[in-house]
This record gives sequence, structure tokens and C-alpha cells, in this order.
Amino acid sequence: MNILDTIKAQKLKEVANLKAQFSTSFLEEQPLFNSATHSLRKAIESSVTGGIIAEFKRKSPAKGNINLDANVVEVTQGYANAAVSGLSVLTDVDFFGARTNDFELARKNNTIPMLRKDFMVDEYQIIQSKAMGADVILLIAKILNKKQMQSYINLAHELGMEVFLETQNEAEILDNLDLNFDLIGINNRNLNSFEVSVENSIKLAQLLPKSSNKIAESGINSLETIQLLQANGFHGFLIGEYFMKEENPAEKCRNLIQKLL
Ligand SMILES: O=P(O)(O)OC[C@@H](O)[C@@H](O)c1c[nH]c2ccccc12
Repeated sequence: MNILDTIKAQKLKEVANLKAQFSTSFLEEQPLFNSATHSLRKAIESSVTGGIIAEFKRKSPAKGNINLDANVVEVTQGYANAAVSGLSVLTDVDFFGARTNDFELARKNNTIPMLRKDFMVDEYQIIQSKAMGADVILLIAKILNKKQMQSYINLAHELGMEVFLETQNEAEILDNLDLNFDLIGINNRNLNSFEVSVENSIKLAQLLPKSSNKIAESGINSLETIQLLQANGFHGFLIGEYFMKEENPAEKCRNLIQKLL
């Protein structure tokens, strides 16, 4: 089994356990469930600081341990103070080392748009995302069929959240362009082989309409790469490891943004 199938199988089990513990009406009673959301799309469109979405990630299947002991409040507040457009916070425990309260702690201490980074395979997780205070959910085209994506998008929108659609190849883009997602990410990293190719993302970006909000994801580790991606129509940049591998991730982020100004 490849890694994505392994993660997906694990997620389905995790969701079944959660459903048995917490009903959706319990989730809907959570204080954050009814809180107002913040638009990541608008934050990126109006950004004067480069449209960075900074990620909080302790480890990953691709890179192993990155920064296991990082303090989620310190790092995410530091990112926000560096004037990023949004935060991406991993919530997967098994493969990405998230602690169960990372997202909630980040949410309670930040007001900028927050993307819940996880593998959505069930509507339950969309409701759970809203209860956590997420502004945006991630849908990964590679692990969902079109019917699922459409219904998850509708539900997210009903709950006032935006949808970030992640794609990685030509078919995933062309087959899904008619969906009403809010932001579209092109992942430089193939989630099965872990191979990173910025050139692949640049080529794929040409398939997207001008009006779409294009985000380049993964393996971004230099000012030059961002400038090359900007010149090829990308508006936003999702960056994790480049910041998180430092003892002070927010400082690294601040330094990069200063160079982008
Ligand atoms: O740490 P990087 O290489 O800067 O990548 C960030 C982000 O793109 C990556 O974490 C990611 C992209 N798509 C995902 C889907 C699930 C989990 C994680 C991801």
C-alpha cells in the first residue's frame, strides 16, 4: 500500500472512533462552531507581504521529525506578527505528529485565517473543522471522488468556511475546474513518491483560469523560488519545513517576508 492509501485507511478508522465518542450535535454546541470566519482568499488577494501561508508541522512522512517540541502558540503568533496571510496547522496525530489541542490553541491565540491541514475523508470532519474554529478546509483531489468533493464543498460553504483544493497533476486539475473551490493549491511534492518539482507546478499553473487564486505548496525554500513562482502566476505560498526546521520558525518567516517586500 502506498503512503496515501495507508493514511486514508487510518483516517477512516480515526473518524469512526470520533463519531462513536462525539456526536455532530455535540460538535455544533462547541463555542467556536458559531464563530465568524476570516477569508484566506481575500487575505491573499490583498496581501502586500507576499501571500505567505505559514505552516505549523512537527513531523511528516516525507521528512521525519522536523520540530517535535515546537510551541504552537509561540510559533503561530510569531508567524502572524511576521504578517503572513494565513496559518496552516496540521491536525493529523499519527503521521504528522500533531498534538490534539494544537489547532485549538493556535485558534484561540490568533485572529488571522487558519487552514485545517488534514486528510478529509468524511463529512464529519468538515463539521469538526468548524467546531475547531477553522476558516478553511483542505480537500486533496488525489484521495476523493468528485461527488465527495462537491458535497464537502457545499457543506463547508454552508458553515461559512472556504475550501482549498489541492492538486498535483493535470487530470486532477482538469477534472475539477468546475467545482466551486475558493483557492487552488498545486503541490510541488508528489504525496506518494515525495519527489518535489517546482517546474511541474509552473507547467500545471498554465491550466488554471486567470481568476483562480493559485497557491504553490511544499518544498519552497528560497526567495528565488518564490519569485519564479510569482512570475508564473502564483499568488500564495504554503511553506512549512523551511520555517519549522529552525529553532525559531517565526524568525525565519519574518526574514523571508522582509526580503519579499
Ligand atoms: O513543509 P513544506 O515542504 O513547506 O510543505 C508544506 C505543505 O505544502 C505540506 O505540508 C503539505 C501539502 N499538502 C499536504 C497534505 C497533507 C499534509 C501536508 C501537506
